[in-house]
Amino acid sequence: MKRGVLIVLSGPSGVGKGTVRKALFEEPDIDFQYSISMTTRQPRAGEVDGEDYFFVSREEFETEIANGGMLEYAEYVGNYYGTPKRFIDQTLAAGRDVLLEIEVQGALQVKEKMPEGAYIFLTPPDLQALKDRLIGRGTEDMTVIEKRVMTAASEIRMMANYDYAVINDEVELAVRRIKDIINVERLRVHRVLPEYVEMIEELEE
Ligand SMILES: Nc1nc2c(ncn2[C@@H]2O[C@H](COP(=O)(O)OP(=O)(O)O)[C@@H](O)[C@H]2O)c(=O)[nH]1
Ligand SMILES: Nc1ncnc2c1ncn2[C@@H]1O[C@H](COP(=O)(O)OP(=O)(O)O)[C@@H](O)[C@H]1O
Repeated sequence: MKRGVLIVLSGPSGVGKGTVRKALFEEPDIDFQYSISMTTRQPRAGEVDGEDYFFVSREEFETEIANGGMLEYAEYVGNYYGTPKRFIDQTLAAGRDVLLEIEVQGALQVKEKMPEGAYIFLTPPDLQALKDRLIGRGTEDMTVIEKRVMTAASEIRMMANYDYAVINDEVELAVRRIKDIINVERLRVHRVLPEYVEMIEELEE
């Protein structure tokens, strides 16, 4: 049975991960799943529980961690963010590809456990553009924005641990680059060969 491809989209807060991921899933030919994260942060205006995030309390999140229910998690600017494990395991085992949109600490935890995934780092054209976007989004006050820009600078150094770097200059261009990466990743020999080995073994039985 073909195993799905784990696709991790990461990068500094404010670079446009959410925007690019939403645009990606609006494409007509998308045939992979999105991993909904769990967080303790409060929902923003327009965010829907069970769609944008599973919004939970710190106690609930820590219980999930204690029960081994998280594939990865991180504390980011005072809140927990994490990937529920069960959905990922079930989706990949069913041969479906799944995309995670997570920050860099979590992405590196996943890479430790699942190095066969495709790790994509979304990067801004430059740091000023990142700051402008965070200000433009208007979801944080300047103190938090300054914190996030400082975090972003150190996060950009982590690009070295990823397989691909996609510049988010224009959302449409970033979407096209990510789709190209996913199509190429599906052709990697280590993903295709096992199916043929299975066929040959069945023939030899
Ligand atoms: N490690 C980890 N990070 C996550 C997860 N979900 C979201 N994040 C990241 O947490 C950071 C903050 O997310 P959010 O509060 O939605 O702010 P925004 O990404 O700046 O809009 C972003 O970098 C997200 O990519 C997750 O499941 N695990
Ligand atoms: N290519 C882009 N050019 C200009 N602004 C962008 C671009 N991509 C995203 N943005 C804006 O930048 C802000 C941060 O985007 P968002 O998707 O919330 O980032 P992230 O999820 O990485 O924190 C939003 O206001 C969004 O509209």
